[in-house]
Amino acid sequence: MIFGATGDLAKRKLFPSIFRLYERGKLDKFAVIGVARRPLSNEEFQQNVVDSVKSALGDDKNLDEFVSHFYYQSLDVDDSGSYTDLKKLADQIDDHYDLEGNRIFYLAMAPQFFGPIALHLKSDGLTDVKGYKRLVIEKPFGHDLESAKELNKQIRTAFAEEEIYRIDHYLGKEMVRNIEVIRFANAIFEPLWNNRYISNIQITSSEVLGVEERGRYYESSGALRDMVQNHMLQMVALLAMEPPISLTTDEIRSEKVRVFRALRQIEGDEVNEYFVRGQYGEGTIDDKQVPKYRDEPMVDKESNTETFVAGKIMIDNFRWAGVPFYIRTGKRMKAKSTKIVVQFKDIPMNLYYQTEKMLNPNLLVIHIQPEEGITLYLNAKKAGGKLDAQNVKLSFANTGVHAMNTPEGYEKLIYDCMRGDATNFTHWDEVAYSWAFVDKISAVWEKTKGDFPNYQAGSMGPDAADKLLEKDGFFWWPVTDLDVDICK
Ligand SMILES: NC(=O)C1=CN([C@@H]2O[C@H](COP(=O)(O)OP(=O)(O)OC[C@H]3O[C@@H](n4cnc5c(N)ncnc54)[C@H](OP(=O)(O)O)[C@@H]3O)[C@@H](O)[C@H]2O)C=CC1
Ligand SMILES: O=C1O[C@H](COP(=O)(O)O)[C@@H](O)[C@H](O)[C@H]1O
Repeated sequence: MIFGATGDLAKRKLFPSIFRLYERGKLDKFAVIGVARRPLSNEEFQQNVVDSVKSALGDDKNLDEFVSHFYYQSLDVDDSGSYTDLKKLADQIDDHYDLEGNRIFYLAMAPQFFGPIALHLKSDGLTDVKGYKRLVIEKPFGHDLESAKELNKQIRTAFAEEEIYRIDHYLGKEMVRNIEVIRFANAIFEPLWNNRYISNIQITSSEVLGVEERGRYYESSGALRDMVQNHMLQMVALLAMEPPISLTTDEIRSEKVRVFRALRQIEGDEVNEYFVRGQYGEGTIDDKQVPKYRDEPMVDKESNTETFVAGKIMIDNFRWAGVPFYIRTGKRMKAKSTKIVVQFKDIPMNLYYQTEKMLNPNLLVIHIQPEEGITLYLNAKKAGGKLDAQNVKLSFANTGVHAMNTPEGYEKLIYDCMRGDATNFTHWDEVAYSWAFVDKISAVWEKTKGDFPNYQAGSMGPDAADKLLEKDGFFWWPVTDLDVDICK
């Protein structure tokens, strides 16, 4: 059951992902009940699904058989009567498709509805099934630690922790899942993956888009809650965690939680030393003039909401003591790109050409999107001539090899949920620790007015983000063209 089936997420991501699973033969016996407030017939709903699949996948196939599995039930979240109708429909469909009582409730709705829906599902008998019941929850999971605890309490009255699948769609991305494999399946990386050999790690997730139609939500969220609390910290955890004893959900989660426990807590005056916030002004992107954030729909003209965050995260444990993890994310930036750059320490001296200068450091770059792959930057001898060292790249492009098969993050996550694999969903402990970390930063930022706007749309963020690294002797590796020769 998809609650919020007439919404943007269902249309853009969920229906196309379900179709891809169907096409790949991953759905055998299945039915989908779309739930939302507006009245729709099954036929109208099925047409919406067809339109969404066609527009997302450009597929011209006949989708009649696929959409015949889709049903619609109009429901108002607070109206108990409509849950009774929903239960009746679900029970009939269960018999018709022989679904063995297995149910997934996907809440693609505004977060204030999560708690009430979960309570109704229990009190109105929808969770009384003879198979499994699972609850998939979209972000944001709360607004801060307190509200997240309250929400957790509500959903836990109807579902056990192992039945709750908190989506972080970055954990569905192919190359985010690959972090673990790159680290733990290669003898050349794991021995170097620590503070003796790594000087710093940079994670950038930049977007070209502004807030679009989501001004109301974004005003109460900002980049810190929208991206840092979840996606950015999850990537930090995957990069920093110890090798798990085995690849079970519990083992991986417990290693990630140990990273969250070791995060250096930044509070009070330290916040502006470790973190930088920004808000975009007007600018030009792709030759088009775009408005400043404060002129976006449903945004306060004096808004104090950050659309950009850069930060230095320290993990105070034996492996990572002294190694900064720099993160940055923002809207209306120069390029859409998510990249991780692992910068190794310089070798003790340069024996080759211009020996007074340092050689380029070795870098391992994990390209998460739009391109997918890894690049290792090494120094090697220039062909011919003297022993001059030059930068060489060893690249693997995932898209080149698997372009036709790389599934969307949502597709993988829905499939994981069907199989009962919660590894790539966030456990409550991870959510709680990351809110605790982020709350201390927002507490300071909410009290003081930012000097906004402080970066131009189409740039890479405010100057202060560059200074954050400069004061440690580093710089941000560019996201679009990494071939910077620092010897020059
Ligand atoms: N859109 C995106 O790209 C992303 C969204 N998310 C999260 O997914 C969730 C959904 O987002 P999105 O699809 O964009 O939201 P939309 O506003 O587009 O859709 C909201 C859905 O909720 C339904 N709804 C609203 N009020 C009620 C009510 N009282 N009773 C029953 N149904 C109701 C609407 O149905 P109707 O209009 O018929 O009432 C609609 O189907 C949010 O938690 C969001 O943060 C997360 C990541 C990305
Ligand atoms: O969760 C969110 O993520 C998107 C960015 O996701 P991506 O897969 O396109 O990198 C962001 O635009 C949105 O504000 C946020 O809610």
